[in-house]
Amino acid sequence: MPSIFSYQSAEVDWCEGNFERSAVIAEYYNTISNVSFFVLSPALLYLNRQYCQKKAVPLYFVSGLLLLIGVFSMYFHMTLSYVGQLLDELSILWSLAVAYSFWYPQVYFPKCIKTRRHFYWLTGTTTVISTLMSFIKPTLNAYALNCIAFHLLYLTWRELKKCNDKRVHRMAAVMVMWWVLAITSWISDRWLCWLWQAINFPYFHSFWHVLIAMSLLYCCPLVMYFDITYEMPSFRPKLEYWPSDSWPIVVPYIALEEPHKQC
Ligand SMILES: CCCCCCCC/C=C\CCCCCCCC(=O)N[C@@H](CO)[C@H](O)/C=C/CCCCCCCCCCCCC
Ligand SMILES: [Ca+2]
Ligand SMILES: [Zn+2]
Repeated sequence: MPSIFSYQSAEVDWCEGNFERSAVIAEYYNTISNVSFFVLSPALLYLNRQYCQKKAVPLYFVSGLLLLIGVFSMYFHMTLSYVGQLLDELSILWSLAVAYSFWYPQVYFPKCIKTRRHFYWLTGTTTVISTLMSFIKPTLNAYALNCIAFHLLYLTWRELKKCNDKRVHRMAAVMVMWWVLAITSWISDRWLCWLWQAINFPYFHSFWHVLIAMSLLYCCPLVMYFDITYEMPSFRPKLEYWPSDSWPIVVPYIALEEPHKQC
């Protein structure tokens, strides 16, 4: 019986051919494309340093967990092992749980939850139960995790209805565009592999890694923007672009201004 650590013991095998470019790395491009998470994490910390000075713990935690996702995803695609697959999926689950615990707006808490401390317990318990259930059929975990993006889309839509800052609407639109490209790549790699193999281009999962990191580069500042409007009423969040507004390729970040005006 193969060990849960052994090469190719995972339930899934992505479209890219195995051991084609290296004798030790099963899926070469799927492994190296995780470098996007090693860029994403310090970029979020550096660009949003004003927010980080006021609320260090959430951003340090989420950035650290995004790095961990990159490490585990690299290990998974390098080995295609069962342990690699579970580490990859569980690190995503726990990162989402931590991000929700810190940033989920209090106005959307279920009626029975009165404080953020109670909400920590709710997310904690749900995540522990989901962790245990994730061992039943690991292949389904990725589909379940992808569904969480629909909840994030719903929340974004609810928040945008209350916000008339055009720059915030534009940032949300760009985030959705990256996510649509990302999820299309993920689904194509899973469902249309025969087609990509026929044309000798089985690299859509590595595009997914880069594209989902791009959408998170927009998603995190958006979430911080709403967090400031709700939880730091003495500040006004201002959406800026690095290196400057006029450049063709820009990265959004949040700056803080006083005093606060209603969004
Ligand atoms: C109030 C809530 C704030 C939420 C903030 C968001 C914090 C994000 C935390 C983690 C998401 C990281 C996802 C990266 C996955 C990379 C690893 C990977 O590719 N794994 C695959 C196998 O190698 C696996 O099949 C993928 C599983 C699906 C993961 C789905 C994650 C949903 C992420 C939602 C992000 C949405 C951004 C835009 C929303 C419209
Ligand atoms: Ca493969
Ligand atoms: Zn992957």
